[in-house]
Amino acid sequence: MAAMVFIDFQNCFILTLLCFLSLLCYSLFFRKPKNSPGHDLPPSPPSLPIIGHLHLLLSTTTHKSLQKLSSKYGPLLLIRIFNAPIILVSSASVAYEIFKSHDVNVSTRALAAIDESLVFGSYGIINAPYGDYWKFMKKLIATKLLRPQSLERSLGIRAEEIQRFYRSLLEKARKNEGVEISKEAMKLINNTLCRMSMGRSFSEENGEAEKVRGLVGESYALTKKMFLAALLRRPLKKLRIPLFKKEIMSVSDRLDELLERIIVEHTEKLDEKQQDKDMMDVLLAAYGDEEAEYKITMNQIKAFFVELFVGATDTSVQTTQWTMAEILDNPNVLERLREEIDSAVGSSRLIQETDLPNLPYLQAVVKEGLRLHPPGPLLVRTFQERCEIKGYYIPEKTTLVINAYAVMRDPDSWEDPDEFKPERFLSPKEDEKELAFKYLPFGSGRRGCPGGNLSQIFVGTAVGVMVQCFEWKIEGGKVNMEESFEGMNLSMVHPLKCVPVARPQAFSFTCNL
Ligand code: HEM
Repeated sequence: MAAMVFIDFQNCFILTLLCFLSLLCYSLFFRKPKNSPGHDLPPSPPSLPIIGHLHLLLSTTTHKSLQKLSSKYGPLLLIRIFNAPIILVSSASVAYEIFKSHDVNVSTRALAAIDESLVFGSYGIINAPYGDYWKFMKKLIATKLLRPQSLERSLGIRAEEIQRFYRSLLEKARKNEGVEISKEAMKLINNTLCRMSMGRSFSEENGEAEKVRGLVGESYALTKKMFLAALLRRPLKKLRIPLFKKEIMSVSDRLDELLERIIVEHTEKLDEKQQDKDMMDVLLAAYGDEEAEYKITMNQIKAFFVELFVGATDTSVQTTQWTMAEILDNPNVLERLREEIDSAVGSSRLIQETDLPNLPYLQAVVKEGLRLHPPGPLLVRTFQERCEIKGYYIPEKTTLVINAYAVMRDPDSWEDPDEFKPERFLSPKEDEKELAFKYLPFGSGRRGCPGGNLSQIFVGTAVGVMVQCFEWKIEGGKVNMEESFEGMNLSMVHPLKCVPVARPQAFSFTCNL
């Protein structure tokens, strides 16, 4: 009898525990956000039971799935991943209202997936809340890397690297060998950015460069997992489950090891360098300075460089690849571009970045490449406080996703939105003010990309050299524009591979170098 009572008690206890756990899981993951009177949430399109709209996020073309959803249900929607709500914006007019009236409120991105990760964790600038650390870093990036005087100082580095890029392509042309445009552009841009920010590039000889490129690739592959882990972090925290922690930390630890070596190298030489300090020198000096305006930590320094390798390089690489793909797919654009370069630069020297202001069509071609193929098609932020947008109530701490891809292909804002027409940026109709909120490849507001000018230089000169010096035989005969958004940036499913054929004047440039 005593045994039966005990069993009943045990069953009862297990049943209660199961009920409690089910309730907890329901409230954490499955319960839909409720409207309260006078607080109408934006409309929510039909979703799948339990997972909500997770299937759209996991698609290889999330930006297009979300674009399709918004063209059917509207430009301001509430979607959800399990129980985590997301406000999805897909038109210029809603984006305009957000950046004009709520910019500070959305000036924080999201929670990091794993705080201690150097890849998009809590130490870096990408996920830094809008506060002192972010302001300190933003000022430093602007003054040491991106303002006109700093760009003037690093002009020599970029000139050397673009010449190296040209020589490498010429070598391939001589051997009649094919090149993968993104790989050549990656070497060019990664070396240039590393030399500009930390005084040296990664060595090709001892495999260091390859290792960095591999780690950067691994980081991209983790992007969607990181987004999901960040989105579900709050509910999962209660269950003490950090999603994908092992995978994320494995990449972070290997990047840490690599940076540790570079930091030791820099620290040893710090006292010798009186002038020409790069960003690494300035950050290390701030680290050692008790009186520094902001007391930076070693992990913040490392995370900054990781985000620079991962975030700033591939965006420019993908833009170079997409822009070249569009040029080769549109022979009339290629012809007009070549005419402009030949007439402004001549046939006796290689194009330089100082030529760019005299090449308006080339600038328009790069802008149009970015409009059709923004490397970061989805801009992610968080509403810190509750607010009202277009008459709808947005609760605090809700994730905001602006589909920049959809905004830049919105037929209400763009004529022939899916066509590659660089001329649209030459028209006086497209004045800067009007463009500000419908042209979003660099995001917008306080947290918009500060690297727009530098990336125009990278892409403009790389594309300029490829058009000025070579004809291109496309492998497979035709460009395949299929898109993939599996990693961090919008890339080509079939990377652009071509054989360069040197134009007659290209050979004479070697004598000038
Ligand atoms: C074609 C090249 C590039 C594209 C398309 C691009 C795009 C973007 C986008 C979409 C964002 C998020 C903006 C937002 O949330 O509103 C961003 C942020 C950022 N980008 Fe870029 N980027 C490029 C190149 C660069 C370069 C070359 C640098 C630096 C040298 C850079 C540094 C940054 C930084 C530091 C942030 C974070 C800003 C913050 O949180 O305040 N980017 N970029």
